[in-house]
Amino acid sequence: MNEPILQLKNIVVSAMAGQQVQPILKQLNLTIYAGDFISVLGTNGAGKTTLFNTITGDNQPTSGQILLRGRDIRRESVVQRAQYLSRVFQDPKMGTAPRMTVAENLLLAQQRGQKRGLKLRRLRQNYPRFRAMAAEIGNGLEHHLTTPAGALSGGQRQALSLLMATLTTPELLLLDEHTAALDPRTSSQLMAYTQKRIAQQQLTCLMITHHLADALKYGNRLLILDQGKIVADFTAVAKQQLTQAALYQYFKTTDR
Ligand SMILES: Nc1ncnc2c1ncn2[C@@H]1O[C@H](COP(=O)(O)OP(=O)(O)OP(=O)(O)O)[C@@H](O)[C@H]1O
Repeated sequence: MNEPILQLKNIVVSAMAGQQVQPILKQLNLTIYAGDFISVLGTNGAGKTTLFNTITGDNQPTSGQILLRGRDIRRESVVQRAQYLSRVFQDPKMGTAPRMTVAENLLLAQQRGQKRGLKLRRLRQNYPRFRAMAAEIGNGLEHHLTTPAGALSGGQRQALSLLMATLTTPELLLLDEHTAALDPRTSSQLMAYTQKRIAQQQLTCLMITHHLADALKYGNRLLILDQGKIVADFTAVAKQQLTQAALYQYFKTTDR
């Protein structure tokens, strides 16, 4: 069997709701294996973002264990975990420095964990490589290496965020509805590139999405989160039998 990359064991996360402590993740257990590409579906408020925040260290569990390749990382800070975890957010404004050019953003991402500094010579040396990588996306990003990231289209900016998140191979890539703000065509294009990049870099990935079709089409596993618990974990084989109508039932039955 594949090596477990991340294990969440009996994770409980709580938050204050008025005067009361409310559990958000309830004794959640999840093992993610090397090479898994897992879609995460769930109703609004099911706990998907809280799950990601718990992995990145933005949320502290009240109990449970978080093991990365068997090492307990619960005491590691958000900054420490950012050395080996990458996250792409829904909002194209997050994840890239708007005043820096595309090439400068890429160079910074490439130097993750190393001494920083944007030397012009190093930037120029990397242009051909950055241009070739950007050209693989298929949305014209390769023509904008000297454009400030803030001036890119939403689709180009999300693609840049994804490229930056995967330049140095992370232990785990967290995609947090990374196509949700894009039009249908741009969203499909980015999903196709996402799959290609994951295969190319042999990444392990957890992807939150509300697109049932994407959850069915991409990845080897599909999780459904409901009220702080994983209520379904479909393997690649089980996924092949699934339909959008069958998945939709999970949303119907959990309407509150
Ligand atoms: N810091 C907090 N304080 C209080 N309640 C919180 C906090 N963070 C999350 N919650 C609550 O926990 C529940 C789960 O929130 P979460 O954002 O994880 O859901 P989600 O599945 O990501 O939803 P969506 O699909 O809408 O993004 C919600 O009821 C939310 O209001």
